[in-house]
Amino acid sequence: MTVVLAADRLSYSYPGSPPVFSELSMEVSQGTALAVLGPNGGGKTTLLRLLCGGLRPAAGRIMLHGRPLGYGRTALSEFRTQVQFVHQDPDDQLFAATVSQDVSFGPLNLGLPPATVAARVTAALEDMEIVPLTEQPTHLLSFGQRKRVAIAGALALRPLVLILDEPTAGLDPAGAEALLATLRRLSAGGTTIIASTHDVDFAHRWADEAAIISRGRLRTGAADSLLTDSALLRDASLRPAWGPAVGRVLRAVGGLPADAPDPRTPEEVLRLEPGTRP
Ligand SMILES: Nc1ncnc2c1ncn2[C@@H]1O[C@H](COP(=O)(O)OP(=O)(O)OP(=O)(O)O)[C@@H](O)[C@H]1O
Repeated sequence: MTVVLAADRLSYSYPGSPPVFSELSMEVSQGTALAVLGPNGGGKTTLLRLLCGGLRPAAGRIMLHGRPLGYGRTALSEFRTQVQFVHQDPDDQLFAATVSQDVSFGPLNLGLPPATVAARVTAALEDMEIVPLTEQPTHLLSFGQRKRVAIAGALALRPLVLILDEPTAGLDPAGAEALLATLRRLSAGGTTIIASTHDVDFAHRWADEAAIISRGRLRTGAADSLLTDSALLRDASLRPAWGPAVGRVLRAVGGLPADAPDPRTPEEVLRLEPGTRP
C-alpha cells in the first residue's frame, strides 16, 4: 500500500511543559481508516495537529507522499489543501453566516471558478447529507448539524487526507451511526481518514488501523487486534470493544454459533434468538 502521510521521529512539547511525546513515528497508507485512541491528555489532539501542520514539531518531520512538510506560508497552505483538519468543536471552525458560504470558503480561496466551487459545495453537502441546510444560518444549527457542516467544509477541498478530532463527541447515537456510514462512504471513495476518539466500539466498527497513544508511547496496528487487546487498552484507560466481548460470551453460552460474526450494536443483540446470527 502507498504511504500517504507519515510522521518521522516527531517530538513535541508545549512551551514550559514536559514533552507530550518524543521520537514518535507512524505511517498511514492511502485509503486507510485510522482511529487514534488514548486517555485524556494522552496526546491525541497534539498528534493530529502535528499531522495536519497546525503545530510545528520540535524535532522530526511530517511527510506527505514522502515529501517533508515545510512550514513557510506557501508550503503550509498547499499542504492544507491536501490534508484537512476538522476541529472537535465546530465553533472553532465555522465562521460564515450561512452553510453554503462556509462550505464554499475553502474552494473560493483556492481561486477555483464559480461553477467548480458550486459543484464542490453541492457534493460536500450531499456527502454529509445536509443539502436541506444549504441556506441556513450556521448559528441556528444544532451541534450535530454544525459538526456536519464543518466536515463538509473540509470535504469541499477534496483532501487526500481528512483528519477529524473526536468526530463523534457530542453526537447522539443516531448521529454517530450516520457519521460512521458517511466515513465509510468517503473511505470507499479513496479518502484517507484519521479520527481520534474515546469510543472504542466506534473505532472497532469503523477503523482498519488503530493508533493508541498513552504516556508518550504509540502503538499502531490492525484495529481488530489492538482494540481487542485488554491489557493494552487498560494501560491506556480504554475499555475493550463491546462487540467482541459480547460475542465471546454469547458463543460460550451457546447464544451464537461458533463461526458467527460478533454483534455490532445492542440492537443486533436484542434481535438475537439462541443459535441465530447477528
Ligand atoms: N495549548 C496547550 N498548552 C500547554 N499544554 C497543552 C496544550 N494543549 C495540550 N496540552 C497538554 O498536552 C498534553 C496532551 O494534550 P492533548 O490535548 O493532545 O491530549 P488528548 O489525548 O487529545 O486529550 P483529551 O482526550 O482530553 O482530548 C496534555 O498534558 C495537555 O495538558
